[in-house]
Amino acid sequence: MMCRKAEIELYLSSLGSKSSVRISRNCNQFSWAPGCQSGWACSTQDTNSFANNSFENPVPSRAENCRPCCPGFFCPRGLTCMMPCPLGAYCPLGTLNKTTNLCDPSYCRKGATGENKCRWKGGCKENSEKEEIALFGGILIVVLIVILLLVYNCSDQFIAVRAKILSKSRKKAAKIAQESATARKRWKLAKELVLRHEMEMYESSDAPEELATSSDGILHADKGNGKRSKNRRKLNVRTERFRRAYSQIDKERALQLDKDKLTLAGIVSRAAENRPQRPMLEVAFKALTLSIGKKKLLQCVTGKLSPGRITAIMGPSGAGKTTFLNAVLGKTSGYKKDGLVLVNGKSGSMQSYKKIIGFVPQDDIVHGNLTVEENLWFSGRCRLSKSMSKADKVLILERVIGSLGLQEIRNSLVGTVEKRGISGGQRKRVNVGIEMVMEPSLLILDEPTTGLDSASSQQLLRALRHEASQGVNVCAVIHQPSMFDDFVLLARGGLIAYHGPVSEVENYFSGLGIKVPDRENPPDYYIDILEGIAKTKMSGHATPKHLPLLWILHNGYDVPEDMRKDLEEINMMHELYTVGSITRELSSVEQTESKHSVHQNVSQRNDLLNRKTPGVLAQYRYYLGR
Ligand SMILES: Nc1ncnc2c1ncn2[C@@H]1O[C@H](COP(=O)(O)OP(=O)(O)OP(=O)(O)O)[C@@H](O)[C@H]1O
Repeated sequence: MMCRKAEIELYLSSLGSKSSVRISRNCNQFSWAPGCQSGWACSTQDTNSFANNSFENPVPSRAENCRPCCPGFFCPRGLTCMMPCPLGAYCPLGTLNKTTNLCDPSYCRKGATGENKCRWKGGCKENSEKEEIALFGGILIVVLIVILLLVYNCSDQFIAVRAKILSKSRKKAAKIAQESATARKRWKLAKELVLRHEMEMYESSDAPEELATSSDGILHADKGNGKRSKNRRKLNVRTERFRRAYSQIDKERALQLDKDKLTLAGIVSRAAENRPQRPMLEVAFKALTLSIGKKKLLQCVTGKLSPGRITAIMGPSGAGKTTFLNAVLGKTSGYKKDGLVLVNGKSGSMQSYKKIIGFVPQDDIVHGNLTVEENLWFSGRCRLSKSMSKADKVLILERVIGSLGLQEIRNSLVGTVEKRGISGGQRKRVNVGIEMVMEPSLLILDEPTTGLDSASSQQLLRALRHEASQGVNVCAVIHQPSMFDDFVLLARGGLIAYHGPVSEVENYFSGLGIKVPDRENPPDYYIDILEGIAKTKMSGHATPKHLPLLWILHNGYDVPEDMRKDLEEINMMHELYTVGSITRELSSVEQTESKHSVHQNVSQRNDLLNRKTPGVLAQYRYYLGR
């Protein structure tokens, strides 16, 4: 029997209320009609007794002719008339279990439009809406754990196989690049000899052995060319990338050798031809003072760090070297800052140049569970421009590996505290490499050579020198100065005692009456003087504690308030010190604002910020996909 309007309204009103499950007068706990709720319908004895949808006018008792609800219809709980099933519901023909006198439900998940079978090993409890999948879930978890364990244990083998394939590609590429270089050399030699032969009209019988080799060389070169192009056709993309990188590095080396042999004019013309590609970054300071509370960490720092030069920062422990580097990096939040920092002659935040600034902190920044090459490759991929081709990135990586001497350990795991990897010195070089592969314009290093043996530190410094030759502005806190262009000597309290070319430092101090004894390393001696360890007699009434003030006077900078009384102490005239080329060099910070060669190279800040690096998600993908 179909539900009437009043019954439907009664049903609908009961849906929202908490007492939606009502005891049916027809199918209640006490007197079950031969059927069961939902899925069963009966007819009423007296159709006229039904009136309206209120409980005062009760729903008529339906206890006769009970039949299963037709398929596609349902009989709501509390009522035993039928309503059409809503769209998406599954309403099969109800079956009566004669023993229990209840309807046996078939298992239907919520929202299902058909009867579902229980999953394998799943449980379908009576009257339950949800399937029991605890056992199934448990088995699934065990299977997943086994798979993870297998992946974990086999990943080493997988990585080793991949490294083997890579190394094979590299060797093949190196061999081809080598063959190519040899063929080039032979061709050149042969050409020179043939020309010489023609000029001197040698008789063929007297032709020197060289010539024979030369014509041979041409043949070989031709043969080699044929073989190489045949080989090249077979190269896969990876090997081809390595081959390109190696032959480019080879050419650069040859160019460097030629350059070493060239005259000054030749060098200048070559330099003009090979203008560095990287944007240049000059950082200048004017009366920069950093303080925390009343404590001054840096005072009246004036000077500049120039592109293409290496600046060594030295000074006693606690003098403020790291603070100085932080100022260069623009990490000055939390400090009270006075004075100016100019980038390429313009005042602005250093943070906006961070994509082209490399920083090697004192502590390690390597991933211990990656190999040396993976560390460098990961850094390069994340920090070089997205638009740069993979082949160019490989070239940069190979250059850095070559210049830091990391070829031997490129496939070694860097290692962690638990799992030992490469040595401390090698780790340090990897740290530097990680910053070098992002092709920075300004490279800042905090004690990069600490803990390195002399050979390794020489190699590292050579790599830095090479970076500087590309126009990079290199600035490093260092304990053993060598191969540097500029020198910053900091005294306690973050005061500058000297900032200028290394070549002039001894002249400057000897002008103050400080003579470096034989067998003493000048910078170490100056630090000892600042520390009061070495005793020296200075000109006039000055003592080592006056060195920062003397530097200020020497350059004609404004003497800060708190140093005025020292001025009286030393009782010296300003003019005594305001001489020398360093003055011209360093007091011209303002000039950088108007004209400097850097401006010709890069005039717009936007040019420097053009580098679009991959986003965090892409970086994570690179990390996982190593
Ligand atoms: N955030 C800070 N809060 C308080 N004091 C600071 C802070 N940063 C630096 N200093 C202080 O400034 C001084 C210089 O510290 P900095 O680390 O720059 O010295 P350093 O020359 O690099 O020393 P070292 O050679 O030993 O590494 C120290 O006395 C240090 O305690």
